[in-house]
Amino acid sequence: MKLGIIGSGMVGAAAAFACTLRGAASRIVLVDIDTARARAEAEDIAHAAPFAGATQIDAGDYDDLAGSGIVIMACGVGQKPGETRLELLGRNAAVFRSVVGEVMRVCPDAILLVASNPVDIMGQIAQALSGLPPGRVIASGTILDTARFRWLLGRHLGIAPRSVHAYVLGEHGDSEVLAWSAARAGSISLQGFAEQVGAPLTPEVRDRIDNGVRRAAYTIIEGKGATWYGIGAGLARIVSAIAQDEGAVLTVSTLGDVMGVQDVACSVPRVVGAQGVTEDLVPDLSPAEADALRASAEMLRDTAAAVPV
Ligand SMILES: NC(=O)C1=CN([C@@H]2O[C@H](COP(=O)(O)OP(=O)(O)OC[C@H]3O[C@@H](n4cnc5c(N)ncnc54)[C@H](O)[C@@H]3O)[C@@H](O)[C@H]2O)C=CC1
Ligand SMILES: CC(=O)C(=O)O
Repeated sequence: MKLGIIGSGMVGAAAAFACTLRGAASRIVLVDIDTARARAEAEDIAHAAPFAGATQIDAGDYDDLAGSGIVIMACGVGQKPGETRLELLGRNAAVFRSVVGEVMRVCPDAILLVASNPVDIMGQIAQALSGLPPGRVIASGTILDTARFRWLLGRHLGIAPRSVHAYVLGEHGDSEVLAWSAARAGSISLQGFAEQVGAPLTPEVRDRIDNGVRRAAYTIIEGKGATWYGIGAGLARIVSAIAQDEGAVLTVSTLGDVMGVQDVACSVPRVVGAQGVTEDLVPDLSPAEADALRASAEMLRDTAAAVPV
């Protein structure tokens, strides 16, 4: 499958690198307004390809995207230290207004995979600009937050993050909701397993993990200016799910109804395959988690409604 990536900064390049190592795409084309950057990233990543597989990677312009099955949108600006994702909205919406039409002109049948922040609303804007069905415009949503949650839980419990079944829901941002009540270690309740291994989930432990997930981007941006490895791997995971028609359950964001809030883009676990998103699987939540998810969805709906497309 051919993959286009718009924006070959840290996130676009990390996604290309992760897809190359994973063998998620046979061909990758990097497009950036900074053509020298796109060329340099493509060449650097191409030098990794012989160690991994047969991915062909090039820089190009919009016409070179023809035939792409998926186009990742990683263009625009990122947060400065202390800045929220929502503060990027005006600047990145302007970038999408100049880019999405160009992508659709060349590959009208591609699935759009949005990474630029604030990612939920940017996904909604991409859907409106492209006119694609909602399930074919997928924002990475809380796929990264879910990975952070599983990693921290796995460390606390002494088990592999992949054996922790836990989800972060709602906004990829400050209002996100850690679904503690639906979390499982293997097939048993998280709380039960935590007690079994003598690592109880006390209020202090929960607060530490909540903070570690919710504040991760702020902490990393403070230290190195941006985050890219986690989201690069997450985007490659979504590309694989689509390219191989996996029907994988991933927390991604797409336009739909969540907790009675209509036409909102935010994350719940969803089935992802060759047609994009086909089903939602909203877990059973405690009343407090359900209220927090509804509030997150309402905030995103209201913020998105104020942005002209
Ligand atoms: N969804 C997620 O979980 C995450 C999202 N992000 C977001 O991803 C976005 C990209 O972040 P970085 O790669 O770190 O930023 P970056 O500044 O390194 O790269 C952005 C690239 O977009 C390009 N660009 C800007 N306007 C363009 C246009 N009109 N056409 C084509 N290319 C254009 C720039 O030249 C630059 O190379 C940001 O909005 C950031 O907040 C970052 C980390 C995680
Ligand atoms: C920057 C960002 O959105 C993240 O690392 O979560």
